[in-house]
Amino acid sequence: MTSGGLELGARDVSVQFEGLKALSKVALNVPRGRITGLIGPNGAGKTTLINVLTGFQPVGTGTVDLDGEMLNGIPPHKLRRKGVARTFQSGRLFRDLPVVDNLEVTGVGMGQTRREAIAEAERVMAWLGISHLGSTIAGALPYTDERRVAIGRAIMCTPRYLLLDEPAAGMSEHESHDLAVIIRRIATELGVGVLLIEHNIGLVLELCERIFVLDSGEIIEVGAPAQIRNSDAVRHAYMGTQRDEVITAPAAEMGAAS
Ligand SMILES: Nc1ncnc2c1ncn2[C@@H]1O[C@H](COP(=O)(O)OP(=O)(O)OP(=O)(O)O)[C@@H](O)[C@H]1O
Repeated sequence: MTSGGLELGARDVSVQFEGLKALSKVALNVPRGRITGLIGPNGAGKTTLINVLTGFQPVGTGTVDLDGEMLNGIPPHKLRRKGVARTFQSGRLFRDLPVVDNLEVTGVGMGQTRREAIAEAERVMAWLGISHLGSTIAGALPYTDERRVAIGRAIMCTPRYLLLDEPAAGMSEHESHDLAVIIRRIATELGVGVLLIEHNIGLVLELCERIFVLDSGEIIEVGAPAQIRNSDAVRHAYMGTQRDEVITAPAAEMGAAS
């Protein structure tokens, strides 16, 4: 439950799409400076919940709170200015622009002058170790670099909260490890509250202090990694889905195959 403290939270949030209950009385909170996980099988409602928390999807019933302030009905760009940033499953970069301009545009959109935004973009790129990509046209970036730039854009002007929608999708184990280091630094060095949505359950178990599990629009489990790893309800939710390469791997990692 949300406590009105320094956290981003959903309280009793329900969303319906033409009769389909995508979210049903969902409660979730993301504390500042910590990494919280959100997992669940395909179609569980994870992206819908991120969309609700970032203003891209109107709340049906229930409330969304940011550090004690109710956010319902606030559009995405205003939420971004209030410190709620996100990445998308698709990078959504300006593909014809160099990387540095992609970051600069965000800074200007947040109210910085061009000069301030360029300086901030350079600072963020250096912090992430991607300064060498600054003049590369975004559309020419390899997939994993594109993901890093998307994170760079999201941490322009240091948000209070960052919601990452499947940031490790398509990454190798080595690349996922590098990503894990960055996500941890965002929480510990910048004090950002991170919500990590991932099908790579190993990454979520490694990084997150607390994990929420969604299934068919309902939170079926909340707990520390050890609790999630040993949860019959979670195992059942994953085993009940169709076999595919993403779901079977985490089920095995959770001990289902052992
Ligand atoms: N705009 C929409 N209109 C109608 N139905 C939608 C819409 N967006 C999502 N849904 C449905 O809502 C349910 C939840 O979808 P959502 O994308 O939030 O799940 P998810 O957990 O993010 O899935 P995945 O892991 O596959 O990305 C699904 O049944 C989906 O088909």
